Amino acid sequence: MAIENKPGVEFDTVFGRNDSLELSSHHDYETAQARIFKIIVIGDSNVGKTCLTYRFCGGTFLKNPEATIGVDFRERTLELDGESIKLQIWDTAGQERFRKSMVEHYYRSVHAVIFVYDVTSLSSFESIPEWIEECSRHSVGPQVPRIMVGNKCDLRDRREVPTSAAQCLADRYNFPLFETSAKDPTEKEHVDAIFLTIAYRLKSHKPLRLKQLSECNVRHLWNQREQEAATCQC
Ligand SMILES: Nc1nc2c(ncn2[C@@H]2O[C@H](COP(=O)(O)OP(=O)(O)OP(=O)(O)O)[C@@H](O)[C@H]2O)c(=O)[nH]1
Ligand SMILES: [Mg+2]
Repeated sequence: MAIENKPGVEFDTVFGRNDSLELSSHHDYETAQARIFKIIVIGDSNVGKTCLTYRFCGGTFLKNPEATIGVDFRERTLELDGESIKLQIWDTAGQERFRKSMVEHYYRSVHAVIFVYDVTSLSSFESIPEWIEECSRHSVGPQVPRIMVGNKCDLRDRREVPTSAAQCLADRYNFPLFETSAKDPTEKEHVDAIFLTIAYRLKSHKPLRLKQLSECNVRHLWNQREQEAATCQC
C-alpha cells in the first residue's frame, strides 16, 4: 500500500525506513474521504516506541527491533461512528544522533503527541518533562492532545516507576496516563485503546468518554485518579 503525500506531511524529506507501512494493509478500510491525523510518538531510546506502534498497526510484537533512525511511518485506518479516520503514526528516534536533523519535521502540523517511558527505567520517566518541554518549544499548541504511556508492564519484577508517581506527573500536565505492554498479547486491546482515545479526541475534539472506553473492553487509568490522588506523595 502506498502512502499518500498529503499537505503538511513531507514524506520526501525524511529519511527513515517506511517499509512498515505494509503492515497496516489488513487494517485498511480506508475510503477516499478518510480524515488523516498525524500522531508523533516520542520518548527516550529503548522505551518501546517502535514496538508499541508496530503492535497497533501490525497487530503483533516486533521481535528484535533496530533503533529507529530518523522516523518510521506506520498507519492504520479506523472506523469510528461510521467515519474513516486514518492515523498516520510517526515513530521517532529516541537517540539524539538519529533524530537531531528531524526534529522540525516531527512537530510540524502534528495533531497529537504520545510521550512514552519504560516502567522499568526511572531515567526514561524522568526524561518525560524534557520531551514535553521540547514539544512546547516547537509551538505545539495546547489544543493538541497529549497522552503519556508507560510501556513494558509485563516486566513486573523490574518495575522502577510506580503508577502513583506516573499519575502525579500526568495530572500535573493534565494528560491521560496509560500503562501497558507492547509485548504481552493480552494487552493488545489496551494498546489499541491508547490510539482510539486519541482518534476520538481528534474526531470530535472531545475526550473519549469512560463509557466508550469500557465498550472497547479496555482497562485504563483515568478512573484510578481519585484513588491515587489520596496516596500521592508529590
Ligand atoms: N519486555 C518488554 N520488552 C519490550 C516491550 N516493548 C519493547 N520492548 C523491547 O525494548 C527494546 C526497545 O524497543 P524499541 O521499540 O526498539 O524501542 P524504541 O523506543 O523504538 O527505541 P529507539 O528507536 O532507539 O528510540 C527491544 O528490545 C524490545 O524488544 C514490552 O512491552 N515489554
Ligand atoms: Mg524505535
